[in-house]
Amino acid sequence: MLSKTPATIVTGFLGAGKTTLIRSLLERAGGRRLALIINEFGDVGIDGEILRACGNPTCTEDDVIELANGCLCCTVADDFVPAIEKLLARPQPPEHIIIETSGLALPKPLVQAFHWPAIKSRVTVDGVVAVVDAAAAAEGRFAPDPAALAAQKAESGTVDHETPIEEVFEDQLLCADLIVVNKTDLVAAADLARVEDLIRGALNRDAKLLRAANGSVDPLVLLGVGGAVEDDLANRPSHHDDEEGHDHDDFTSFVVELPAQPDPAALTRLLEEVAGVHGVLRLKGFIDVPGKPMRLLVQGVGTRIQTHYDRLWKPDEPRRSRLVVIGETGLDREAVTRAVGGV
Ligand SMILES: Nc1nc2c(ncn2[C@@H]2O[C@H](COP(=O)(O)OP(=O)(O)OP(=O)(O)O)[C@@H](O)[C@H]2O)c(=O)[nH]1
Repeated sequence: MLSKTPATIVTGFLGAGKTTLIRSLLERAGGRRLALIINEFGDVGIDGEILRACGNPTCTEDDVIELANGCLCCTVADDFVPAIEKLLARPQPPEHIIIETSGLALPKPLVQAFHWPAIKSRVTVDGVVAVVDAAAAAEGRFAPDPAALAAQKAESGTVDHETPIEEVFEDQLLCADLIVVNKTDLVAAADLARVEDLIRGALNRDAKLLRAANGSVDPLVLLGVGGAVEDDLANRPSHHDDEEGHDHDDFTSFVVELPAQPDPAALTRLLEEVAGVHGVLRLKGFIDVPGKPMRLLVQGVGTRIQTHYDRLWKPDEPRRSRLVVIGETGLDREAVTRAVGGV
């Protein structure tokens, strides 16, 4: 019998560092033939662009398949299974497949997809890796502080139900074999320990925790879990186990088209402010800075905005400035568009 091709699912909330981790992995793949399937929330395929721009010889155009704008687990038959089949049919099929889910995806239904007859006999899920933004977790973005919960209970006798963000975060942890506690450079040691306690408190079984900055994790550890996860779903509870499918009503995304930006520092300050005022969860896109031959990559996670020039504009490429904005449902599209100077 032919051995199955291993696949690793990389999950983690919006902006946790999944693409950064995969990029670091590609740089250290040691000649191993990897293929990537990337699924994003939002219309513009930014992650695929970032990975292609890394100029890594182990990562050619053909090695990256983008399944944009959709929930992978809901488009299994139409998108996901054909993507896997396409990879396996290549003259040089990949030795390992990496799947980056969107930051809002529930990983469990995706693992379930590996029971589809077309792929079950040929691919196995080696492991589910959950990336956690340690700084955001330390700020209490994914789980309320236990002390605050106790105070709430003492005062009102009840505790608020979990928010959609908390549910997604927990679902991702509960499905994981390996949890990468990322962005350790942004948190103090005591906060990091607190975040790890919070993660362990959410788990129902042993999962390995690894600390990382910029997603730098030993590829042998990341790709060598050896899990056959598709056969271990019973141990991975989800908030949505009792539901037929799931809805996508909790989060929203839209694209804002901007004029060219002569002053990136001013744009960064503006985006920080707008993200804070409107509760934007994630911002990403490319900006045209007049006079600069390179495009400016803008990355926002909460109110933390980072920019850098990632590659030259191609001669035939329109120099457009576009940002994908993601937030909870109710995020005021018009107000955000106006506030950032969108057209
Ligand atoms: N300081 C710091 N920044 C990081 C680290 N890892 C990632 N980032 C930054 O965090 C931002 C988001 O990183 P991504 O790798 O795009 O996150 P992601 O999980 O792929 O995001 P989505 O796909 O949108 O959910 C980028 O600006 C990264 O440069 C880290 O360890 N430390």
